[in-house]
Amino acid sequence: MLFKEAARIITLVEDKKGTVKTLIFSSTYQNKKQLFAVVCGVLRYAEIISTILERTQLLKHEKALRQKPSLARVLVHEFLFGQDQHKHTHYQEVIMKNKAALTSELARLKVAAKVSRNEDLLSKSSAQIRLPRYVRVNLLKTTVEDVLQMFVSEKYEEIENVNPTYTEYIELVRNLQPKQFLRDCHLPELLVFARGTDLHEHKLYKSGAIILQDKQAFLPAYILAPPAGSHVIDCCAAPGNKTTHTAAILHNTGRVFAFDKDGQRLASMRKLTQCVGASGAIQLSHMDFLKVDPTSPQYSRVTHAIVDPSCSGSGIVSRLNELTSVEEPNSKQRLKHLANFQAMILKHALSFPSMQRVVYSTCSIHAEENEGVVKEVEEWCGGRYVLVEIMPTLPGRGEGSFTKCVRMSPERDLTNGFFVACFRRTSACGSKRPKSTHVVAHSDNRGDIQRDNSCDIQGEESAGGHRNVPKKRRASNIPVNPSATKKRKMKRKRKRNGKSVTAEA
Ligand SMILES: C[S@@+](CC[C@H](N)C(=O)[O-])C[C@H]1O[C@@H](n2cnc3c(N)ncnc32)[C@H](O)[C@@H]1O
Repeated sequence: MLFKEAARIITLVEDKKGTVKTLIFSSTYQNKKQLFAVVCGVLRYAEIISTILERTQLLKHEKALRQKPSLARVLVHEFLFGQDQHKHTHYQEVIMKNKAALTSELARLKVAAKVSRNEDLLSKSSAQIRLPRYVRVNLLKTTVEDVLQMFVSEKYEEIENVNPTYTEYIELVRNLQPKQFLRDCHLPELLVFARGTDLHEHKLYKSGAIILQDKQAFLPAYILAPPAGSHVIDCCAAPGNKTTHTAAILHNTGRVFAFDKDGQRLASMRKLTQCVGASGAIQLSHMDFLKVDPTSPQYSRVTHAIVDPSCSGSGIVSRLNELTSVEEPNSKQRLKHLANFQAMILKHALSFPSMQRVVYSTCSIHAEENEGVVKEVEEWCGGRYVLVEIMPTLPGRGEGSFTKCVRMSPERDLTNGFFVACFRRTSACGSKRPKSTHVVAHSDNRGDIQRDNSCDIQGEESAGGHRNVPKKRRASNIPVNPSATKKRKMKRKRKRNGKSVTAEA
């Protein structure tokens, strides 16, 4: 049943009928983790398995597999690279009959590639799937010290990491052995374990005390650094990694308004926020962020925003990404479409009357979705927001003149490919200051973040409307929020007619 189900899912994925995750999620096969491991394994080794099938002519010789190429690939993968679980299936005979041919073709491939391990046969990009295991300590539930103590009591060894340079730090991470870990050089609550460390069954993970996510996912909230008590929006929030991290930085003070237009993703986000103890400060809304009215009174204190919109995902280190995407490949047309959408979301976030600081991120490597969007939005801002130089000690900078932004890469930073930019409001904006004093969320003795929240204007106050909207936006034909514009027009018309209007979200 496992192999047949894995084969069915692989066929559907390759026919672009769904992604690995959604298909496994909707499968009736109970052990999803086991199914996921088999499907991903086959997709990872897809090219090598195809070569071996071609050379051994297995599909031609074996009648039982002739009409079942996906099943054949699953079986070959299981025999050569997996757990060899055929022993318990009726396919064992077919595999055993071809055992010699299969193993000798694999050996030939390794000799030709001058490698001794199966893994080294994988192309550079697919081998890089194996990033270190990043573990964020959830400060809403526990402390870093308690988590360290627990791991040490389980015979994990902490590697000393005292003020290393970035290159030294990366080397330490690269050389981590099983059961070793170190503290991340940026985020104080982030621990880094050797690649392949699986903590999904660990009680700290199950209780929500630790969160397993790649490092780049934690950068936006870390860079945003909202002071305690802030009101923050997360424009495209599900499945909620950045929202819950923001709530942890705020220590559940203030408010995080989280929007997502995908109901299913929002439902799993709801579970996550409860599991990690962050639901108190988070208000989830199932809606298109572009339809949120920035002038609604409930958002009048929103000073910070995370903008992490849908993107091409081209930075995610996995061949699975190409194989599992139901979208068309990253054509110029698609990138243009994505960039337009991303710019609209970012502009909309910048339109909130009291906004001070906005972090924009993508897991894309394409300049169109990164520097291209930032350039367009910076011009649109007309000086009312400027880019903040973030994490200056990181070597990966934005392309061209966008060196204030950060680019993370698997080779250099041992993370997925990622882009982050941070905008702050300038004195030209005439807005409110955040009410609470700025509390630095993380101490960073390397001076790695310029927490430049200094919007020095105190004077001009505006609760919204055009006074607060960048000039260029007025001239722009981009429909930043068509429904809000319509409402404002109606409001003005009704005022003229002497009727009162209540603002709504
Ligand atoms: C890259 S994911 C966000 C990941 C999330 N920030 C996290 O860290 O867990 C992009 C999300 O944007 C949502 N989305 C796309 N268009 C949207 C829109 N117009 N309004 C709100 N959410 C949107 C998608 O449903 C998807 O969940």
